[in-house]
Amino acid sequence: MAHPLDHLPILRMNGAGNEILVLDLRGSDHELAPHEARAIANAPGLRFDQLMALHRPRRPGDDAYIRIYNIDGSLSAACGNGTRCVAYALAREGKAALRLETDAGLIETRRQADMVFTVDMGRPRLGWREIPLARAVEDTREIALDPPVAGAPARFCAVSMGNPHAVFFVDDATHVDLEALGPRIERHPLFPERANVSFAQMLSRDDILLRVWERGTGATKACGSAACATLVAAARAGLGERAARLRLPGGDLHIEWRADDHVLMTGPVEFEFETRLDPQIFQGVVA
Ligand SMILES: N[C@@H](CCC[C@H](N)C(=O)O)C(=O)O
Repeated sequence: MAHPLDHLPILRMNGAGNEILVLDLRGSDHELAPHEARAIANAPGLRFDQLMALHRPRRPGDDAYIRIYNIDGSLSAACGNGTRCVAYALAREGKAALRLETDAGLIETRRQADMVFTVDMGRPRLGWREIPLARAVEDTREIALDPPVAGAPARFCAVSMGNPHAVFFVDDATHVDLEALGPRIERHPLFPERANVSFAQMLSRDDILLRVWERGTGATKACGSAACATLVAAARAGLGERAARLRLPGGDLHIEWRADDHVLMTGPVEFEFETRLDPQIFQGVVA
């Protein structure tokens, strides 16, 4: 039997090394289920960090509504690198500036150069309920990781960019054991919706080395929303400026926390290939 996703167009891209699929669902009313996202991730050549499902706009004036999936099928309300890839996909249709609806609100993008895009990621959310944390915390700039995780710094800063981030400032981000600490902090009882986990090393006040363990995906070469959260955390903690270069394993992002409270992320995208979903992907796939 035919599946509603059979033969739909899909772009394989990366944003600073973050592996992204852009699935065009604008011609369909189908909403991707978590098990279908996982089936696509298992298809040859289609493994992704995030899948950006592009839907027809639901409000006048918007260009699209996007839903964002991690490799485990879970949904996120924000994905900075994936949003730049969506901006590229729609730039091919002649749109240099976009209004995109996400589950975290309106996101605007602008093309800066052929393969460089800026995303207005909106305002950071800094209250414990918005992040969310499991218990009341007066000052989200410095939170005790309680109960402690062996090998992890004792304190972190929490920021939501539409998705939850825990940022740890360390002296040496390169040698942090991400595979050991990441999953334990991601699922720490302090985070009722789990968390993206960042280890940041201040190289100077406007130059930050960053490694990220992503909720629902694992270690990635770059995470745009984590870069934004880290810049905000550094500025709030008095460690850094409101504009900085964030160095990630897959490339650099430039982040600015503007006076109007919006966080702007600028970075590169790469187009890898375009294909259509093979009907075999969904044969025998069950929820
Ligand atoms: N890679 C993304 C973040 C994707 C979502 C994240 N894993 C979550 O579940 O919150 C980015 O570039 O922001």
